[in-house]
Amino acid sequence: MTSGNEVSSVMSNDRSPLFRVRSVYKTYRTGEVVVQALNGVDLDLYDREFVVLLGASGSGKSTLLHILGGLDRPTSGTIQYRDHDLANADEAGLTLYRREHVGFVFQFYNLIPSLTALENVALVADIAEHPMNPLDALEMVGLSARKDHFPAQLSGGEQQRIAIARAVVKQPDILLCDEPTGALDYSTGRLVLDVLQRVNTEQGAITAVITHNTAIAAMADRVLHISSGRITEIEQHATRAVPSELRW
Ligand SMILES: Nc1ncnc2c1ncn2[C@@H]1O[C@H](COP(=O)(O)OP(=O)(O)OP(=O)(O)O)[C@@H](O)[C@H]1O
Repeated sequence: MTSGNEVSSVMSNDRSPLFRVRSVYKTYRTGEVVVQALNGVDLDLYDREFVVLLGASGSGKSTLLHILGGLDRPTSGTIQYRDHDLANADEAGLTLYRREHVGFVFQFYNLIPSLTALENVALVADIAEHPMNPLDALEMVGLSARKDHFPAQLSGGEQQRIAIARAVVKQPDILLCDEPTGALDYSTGRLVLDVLQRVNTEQGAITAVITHNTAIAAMADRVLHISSGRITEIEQHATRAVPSELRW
């Protein structure tokens, strides 16, 4: 584990990172009020990694996730995904990047209520470059039998698993999850984590999960502790826990 000034989120090893984030700052200005949401972030992310982001409310976790996912741009600094310059891309470039490479899972599932589970997933497959079969994506989250159900006919955990199927059907290179179990009870949360872990292992997407639940950190290859817009500590795990081992 490293901490304080020694922190290195840029690992020295022989693998080349897929993401290189350097000196990233993000400032929000609303009228007279200025908020420094990110305050100098350096980070490398590697193929197939599972990372968990921990930090107090307002520490900058979602801002960092949004910037990695091309939902927002930094105020200064650089962010490179393979040969994509995400800090300087225009809206069309970011849209294309998101469509081709990024899967998002949020705390609230954002499914389209008038579409069935299968239709919600197929909608994304239709515009993806190398999609899976939508039914296979539902199978992956254990819900192919519920393909014709509408979101209102599914439990919260089932809706979240549909949202995960929707995120992974395009076979993203990075899967970004903001409090994916925040609205779920213990056993349903563990089911959802199980799906995320399987997707990470089977599809190989870099998986980044924001949570307030410190127990989930045991699933990660690396845990990034964020405080006041900076990465202040990194834990590196030699082995990853499986969700059935987690207790909270
Ligand atoms: N669009 C915005 N306009 C102005 N301020 C913002 C905006 N988005 C975020 N902020 C501010 O930036 C800071 C970091 O917010 P962020 O959402 O990244 O934190 P977080 O660590 O994800 O918090 P939480 O755990 O509560 O979701 C906060 O002070 C927040 O109020």
